[in-house]
Amino acid sequence: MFWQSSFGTFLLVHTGRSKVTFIIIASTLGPVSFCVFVVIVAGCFFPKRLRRVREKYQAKKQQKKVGNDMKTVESLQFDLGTIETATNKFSDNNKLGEGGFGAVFKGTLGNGQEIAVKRLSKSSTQGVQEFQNEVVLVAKLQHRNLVRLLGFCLEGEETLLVYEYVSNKSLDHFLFEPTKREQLNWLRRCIIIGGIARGILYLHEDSRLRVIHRDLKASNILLDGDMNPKISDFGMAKMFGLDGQTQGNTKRIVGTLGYMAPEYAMEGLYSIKSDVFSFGILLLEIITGKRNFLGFDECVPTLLAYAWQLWNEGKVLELMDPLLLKDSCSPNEFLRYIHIGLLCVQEDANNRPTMSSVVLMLKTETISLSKPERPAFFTGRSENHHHQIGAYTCSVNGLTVSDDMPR
Ligand SMILES: Nc1ncnc2c1ncn2[C@@H]1O[C@H](COP(=O)(O)OP(=O)(O)OP(=O)(O)O)[C@@H](O)[C@H]1O
Repeated sequence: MFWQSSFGTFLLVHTGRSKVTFIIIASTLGPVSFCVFVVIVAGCFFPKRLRRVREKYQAKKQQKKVGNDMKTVESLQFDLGTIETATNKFSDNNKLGEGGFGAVFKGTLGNGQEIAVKRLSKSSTQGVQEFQNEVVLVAKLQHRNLVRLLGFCLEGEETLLVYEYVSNKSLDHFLFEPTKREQLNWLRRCIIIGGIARGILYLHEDSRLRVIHRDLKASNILLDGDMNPKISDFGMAKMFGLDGQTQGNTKRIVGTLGYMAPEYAMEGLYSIKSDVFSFGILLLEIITGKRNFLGFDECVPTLLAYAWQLWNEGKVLELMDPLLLKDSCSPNEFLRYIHIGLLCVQEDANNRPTMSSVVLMLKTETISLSKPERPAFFTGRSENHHHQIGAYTCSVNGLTVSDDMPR
């Protein structure tokens, strides 16, 4: 206890041996310098006691943190009745679509709020694990370019995730349908690309956790009422916040052919640079309006291979989406975007830029870009659209692939 008087600062220390035994230390120092002095002296004379006090303080802090996290999970819990009412008992009319983990339903809560409920399929043996990843991760992640997780429900047979409803469907609905693609002028496409890049940057570097998405693709980019992009589907993302690990090797490949970095598809190696690869493919698809995998011939089996060929021939402008020709897209801007895309898909992951560099490159036209090295090609296309990649069999119709998950 401190007592400051006109004679200086006094510290009364209870020694702990008796209720009435105090040491009185007086000082003419100011209170702050005096505290520093006392801590140093205490550290020299009572090191064990000081360590115990520090340990107690740290344990209390940790307990509080765990408590808060539990509270977050509890407060995210929805009861099944509420969800059933909101979705008309998961009626077909409310069904928005079906992904690898199960169907997604539109719902409206009692207060009028619109939601999207992902109903994890009952046959999905891995569902609970993915579910837990998603709840813990997404609940903590909040960014304007990420689909927000509002809650979850675990009741009986049901495992449900409740998301904010994003009204304009996914990017692939617009991008790969010529009539709808018309709505995406050059400026809108730049806004979408920039938003996706910032969303990934947040996952990689700016959030409390460090998250690698691992399944970035056009169908996992949802568009809100103003056509702003929101990245969805973090079920496959790993949480790295606790152990600081930022890359790994997994036997469990979760990703989509055409978007997967080769080191991930072939060896199960993933890192933030595998997300950068997928972003590069997405960027190329957005500005050309073409899918990476489908619609190319045997000589140039992918959009990526085609882009690289045209880049080297100095004819890459041929790749511009014809719908952009009558738009305000300048050839130089288009070339710059292709250039950034090619930097992201380089074969050697170390050569690929980080997402913070990508964001900078996208918004600063004056930054000079390095020469892209050869991209990673994946060309094992066959008639039935099935590929053998290392130990994993994958399908190539835009579906997600995995060696042990129902997809
Ligand atoms: N938050 C949401 N708001 C509105 N629609 C959504 C939302 N989440 C998903 N959807 C819709 O539900 C459909 C299925 O989504 P889901 O994420 O389960 O699968 P996917 O992304 O198409 O495939 P995959 O599971 O292979 O990634 C999507 O086409 C999307 O249009």
